[in-house]
Amino acid sequence: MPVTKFDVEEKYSYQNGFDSYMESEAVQGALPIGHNSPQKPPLGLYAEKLSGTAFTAPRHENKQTWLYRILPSCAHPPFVASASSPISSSDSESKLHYIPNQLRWDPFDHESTTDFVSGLHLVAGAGDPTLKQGLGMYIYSAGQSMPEKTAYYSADGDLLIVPQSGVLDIQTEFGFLLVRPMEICIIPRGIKYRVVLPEGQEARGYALELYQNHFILPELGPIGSNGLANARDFQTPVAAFEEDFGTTAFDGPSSWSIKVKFNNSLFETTQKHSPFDVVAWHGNYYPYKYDLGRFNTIGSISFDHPDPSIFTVLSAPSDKVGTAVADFVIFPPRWLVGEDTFRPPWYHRNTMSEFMGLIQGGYDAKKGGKGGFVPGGASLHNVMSGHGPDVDSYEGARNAELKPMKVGEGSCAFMFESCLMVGVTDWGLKTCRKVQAEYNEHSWGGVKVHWERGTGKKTEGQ
Ligand SMILES: O=C(O)Cc1cc(O)ccc1O
Ligand SMILES: [Fe+2]
Repeated sequence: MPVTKFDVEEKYSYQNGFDSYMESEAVQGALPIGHNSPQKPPLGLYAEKLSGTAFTAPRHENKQTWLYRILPSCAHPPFVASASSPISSSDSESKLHYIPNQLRWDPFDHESTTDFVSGLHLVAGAGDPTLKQGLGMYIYSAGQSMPEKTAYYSADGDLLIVPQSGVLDIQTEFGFLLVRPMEICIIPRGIKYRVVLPEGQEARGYALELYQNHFILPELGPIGSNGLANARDFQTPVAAFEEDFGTTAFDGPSSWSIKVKFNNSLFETTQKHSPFDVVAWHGNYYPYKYDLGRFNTIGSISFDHPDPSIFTVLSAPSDKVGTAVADFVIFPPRWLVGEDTFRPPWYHRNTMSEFMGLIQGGYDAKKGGKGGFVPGGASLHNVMSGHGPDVDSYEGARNAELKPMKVGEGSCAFMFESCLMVGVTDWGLKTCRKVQAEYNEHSWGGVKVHWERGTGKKTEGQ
């Protein structure tokens, strides 16, 4: 059978809402009415359940989707260990080193020969996918589309993708997602996808894999019923399918290579039918995207710099209320009006760990330029590792005239904040060759003493 070609308008249609119960059918009548698994599902489809939580998870946390597809997912030969990828290649590359040092990376290299999967590099992580606890933090750098007739899924967790450069055209079992820099997307555990780079542009960005729970919108507390990321701005694909199969599951005309990441090792199999054969689906477990430009930023209109939790887009809770395994936090353009206030982030040591990246522009607490914090680079301030503005940012803000001021125009930094101590991989520490050896000295070596010794005299430089 020929592979279906997609109409562009239909291909990038979306349904709106966060954690809503949705349904979509690419062919009218493909969704059974009033049943999930009728004796013979409509149009000769197979019904397949995909669960994202235990069957017995409480109703408000329960996540599952019913897929109506041409052939069931189980119809493939056994997986074998895959030889060829940074995430699988060696225990040493993904071994985690727990160190208290502040780390900053120059922009990671664009790679021309990799695709989204072979260009995924684990930089830091915590916990263990086999226990469904913890997370992994990645840089991806892809110069190629994933080859035709290939698909990938991760059994380890939900992947939050933060593109920094290059558009990702993602074909999923649920339909298509076009994700540009300044947008993010989430591909939940188990869902198969293929990443195409339109017009062969290179793509680079950041990703966070969540081994436990799922992302939710943060509580709004006294903010009220709207604000930060609003539920209606999250977008989910509509069903889109290909017809590529034989008369039985194992005798199709083409060979599809399916890769899976399972406990951070890659396995692969070859099947004779397209995995993108879902004609209809209904449920609340699906991939989605969000445009960061729609974030409703809130801040202080009196004094003092608030905690960055006010910039939380999505949060993955731990079992302890208010404590996240991962918060995804952004620093969008905003007005600063605080009176008698040191406006950039204060100096601090946190019980949470903070991995930061920069999608575009600059960041108000760190200078850019060579050796600074620049788009495509990153930093890590681990549990209780002191950090804060570099000397120039501090002196600038200390002496600034406190007029209302817009900061971050054209910029967007972000943070993966976690309650877990994260380890850094050999790839992150050595192989990537981007660690800035002079980070501490350049940032804080020149921090001045302003102490006045109670003499009433001002110190030099004031
Ligand atoms: O370290 C950082 O730059 C991130 C950060 C920003 C902020 O406004 C307050 C605290 C914080 O950790
Ligand atoms: Fe911080």
